[in-house]
Amino acid sequence: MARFEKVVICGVGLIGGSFALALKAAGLVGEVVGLGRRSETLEDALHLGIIDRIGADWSDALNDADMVFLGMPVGQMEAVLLSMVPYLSDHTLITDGGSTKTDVVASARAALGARIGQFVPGHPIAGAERSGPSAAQPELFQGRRVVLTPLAENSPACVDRVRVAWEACGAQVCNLTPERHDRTFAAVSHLPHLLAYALVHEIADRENADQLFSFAASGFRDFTRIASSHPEMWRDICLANRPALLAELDAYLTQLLRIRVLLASSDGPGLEILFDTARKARDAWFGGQGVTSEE
Ligand SMILES: NC(=O)c1ccc[n+]([C@@H]2O[C@H](COP(=O)([O-])OP(=O)(O)OC[C@H]3O[C@@H](n4cnc5c(N)ncnc54)[C@H](O)[C@@H]3O)[C@@H](O)[C@H]2O)c1
Ligand SMILES: O=C(O)C(=O)C[C@]1(C(=O)O)C=C[C@@H](O)C=C1
Repeated sequence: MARFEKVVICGVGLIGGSFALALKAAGLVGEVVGLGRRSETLEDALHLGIIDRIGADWSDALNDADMVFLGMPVGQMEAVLLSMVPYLSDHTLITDGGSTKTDVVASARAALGARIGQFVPGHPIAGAERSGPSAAQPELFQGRRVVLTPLAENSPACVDRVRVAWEACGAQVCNLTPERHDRTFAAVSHLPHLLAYALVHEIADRENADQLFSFAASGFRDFTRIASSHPEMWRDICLANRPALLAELDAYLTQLLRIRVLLASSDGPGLEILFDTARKARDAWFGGQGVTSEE
């Protein structure tokens, strides 16, 4: 397997840090250079052994770099790409881990111009509600999917190189178009985050919030875990995927109204059918993840 002698991670948090650690564990990388917004974060990443050194600037970091991984919130990507492009050489591959793809591809086209073929967009479907380098783990991507949304301008060799890197991290790679990607994740990732934030916010706003939280147990914990996720990251994702997310929100509101009608009319059989259908679908999905559900 061809090694990456020098990888630059710009945005060394949960995802960028885990990618670096996984590549290191696979023995696929020589030197990992970190760049970022805050020097304290980069110092942490250095002390945790995620990066081998902190890049002085783009010129230093990109010198002889084989690959650059963008691990910052999607709203930052265009500015970051614009700042790196003057120092980019022909052989350096760029990829990212952003949770939305249509906007990231548009940002990359605007910033990279004729160099767009060097950018292979990606998204690991693995993560956590924790952020920063201290949350990074080498096994985060083991057995998880990574979606690539290759561009017409990408050479098959570039796409293959990014696929190989993710496979070395233990991931299974598949391809989607950016539009299909964004519609899919609006439904199964972005909407759930919006709902978790909404529920916690609604409870927290009440006068007796402390008392309510004191009784909240595992059901509340499981439903709301992802409301502890990074607010800036989720602001950017929601705004970037606004049309698809609004459509999912409308579908969910329709479902809630349907449940409201069943409840208001004390329609026990109707509620039970709906719950049973949902439980079967959830169990089938969960079982397919290689985890057995509880009765
Ligand atoms: N958290 C998840 O579960 C998850 C999963 C898959 C993909 N993603 C995506 O991965 C990316 C990173 O998410 P994360 O969870 O690792 O976040 P994180 O907060 O752990 O890390 C982001 C890092 O980017 C840095 N950063 C922010 N702005 C920057 C800039 N302008 N230039 C350089 N560095 C900058 C931050 O300082 C931080 O170190 C996001 O695009 C997110 O959508 C997140
Ligand atoms: O496990 C979590 O905390 C996540 O939210 C991970 C999760 C998701 O499954 O929705 C979040 C955002 C991503 O872009 C990919 C994965």
